[in-house]
Amino acid sequence: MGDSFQEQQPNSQLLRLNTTWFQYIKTITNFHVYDPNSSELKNVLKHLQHGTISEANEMSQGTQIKLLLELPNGFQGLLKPYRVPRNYQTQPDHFYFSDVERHHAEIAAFHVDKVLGFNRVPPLIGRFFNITSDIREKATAELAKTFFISPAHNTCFRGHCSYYCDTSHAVCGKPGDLLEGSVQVLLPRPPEINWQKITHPYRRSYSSIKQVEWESNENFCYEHVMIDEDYHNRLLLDMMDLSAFDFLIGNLDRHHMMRINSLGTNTGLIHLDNGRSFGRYDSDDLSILTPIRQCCFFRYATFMRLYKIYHQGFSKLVADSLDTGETLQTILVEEHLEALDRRLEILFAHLDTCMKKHKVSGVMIDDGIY
Ligand SMILES: Nc1ncnc2c1ncn2[C@@H]1O[C@H](COP(=O)(O)OP(=O)(O)OP(=O)(O)O)[C@@H](O)[C@H]1O
Ligand SMILES: [Mn+2]
Repeated sequence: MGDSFQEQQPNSQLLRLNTTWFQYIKTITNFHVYDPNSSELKNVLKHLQHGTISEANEMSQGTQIKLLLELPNGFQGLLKPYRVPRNYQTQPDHFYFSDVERHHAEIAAFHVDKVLGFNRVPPLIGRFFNITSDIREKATAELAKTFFISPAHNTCFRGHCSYYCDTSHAVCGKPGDLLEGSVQVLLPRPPEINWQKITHPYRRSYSSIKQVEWESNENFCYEHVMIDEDYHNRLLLDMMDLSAFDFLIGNLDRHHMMRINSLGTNTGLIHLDNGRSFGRYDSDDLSILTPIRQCCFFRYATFMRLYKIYHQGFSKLVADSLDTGETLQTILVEEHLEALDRRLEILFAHLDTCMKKHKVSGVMIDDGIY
């Protein structure tokens, strides 16, 4: 058993203690954000999928539009709306930092993370809304002001944010009032609990002209990461897990790493914000594996799980997991599923190169964390 809110109850007066939501929160530990076999997970998913919305507000953090939904029994959900079709690929001339967020990528990333046995993406579902009765009629005054009817007679809203929040990028019912989106359970936030936001050492430049050091210095890990005491605990291996996860889902946008400090010093990363993954299926971005290639460390338990999943058929497990019986159109098109299998092989090849250089015992670390 790891550390959980059950024992700790940080700032417990602030948490909504007598709710179904808090029953779920108590299953979060320093190892995972849900217990995959628990009735509490089923309950969260049910609330996100079917819960009636009592209020819709804009989430103030972040660059693209997200809504904060008030749901029954203490639950809150984070809605990312449909923006592009399932087979849309990132425009070749667009940088990762102006790429659009995809709700289907959030849904797929939750399932990939779960199949991989990380259980570090907060529970998330896809559902249909009625943009008028579920959102407009429940909207706060600020959000309500941004609604309009498009020339095609669809109900739309614009919201306020720094990317894609103008009339030409509005979120519209298609057709009429029908809106699709992903909804993730909102975890407690400050002042209820403390989060730590760590700047990713392998963060990209977020500039069209600048390069960052890790892109040209192959000794970057030794010179900057390994000598940093903050990484002399589970964080280094968590970062390798994250690099593997991000490579498989094709996420170039991991600028920060987040963890819940209230769960103690041995707390794991939470795989938040995967909306820019699954941008391309016809190519694999090897630069996402740079932390693994340069540091040549990997968590043994993760490797063992990946190995097992490889033999069971990775993409098939993901497709089965995604097949939840809800009415949404298939989340990952065949090309994305094929990319998952192809990328898992590439990850193994990288680990193999590391092991040839540093021996198995120099790469695979058993830190007792699964
Ligand atoms: N499920 C969640 N529970 C609690 N807090 C969350 C959750 N999802 C997101 N947040 C908080 O909201 C912030 C913004 O969310 P997210 O990263 O998904 O949006 P974004 O528009 O991609 O933001 P950014 O531009 O910072 O990448 C996160 O950094 C985190 O602090
Ligand atoms: Mn983001």
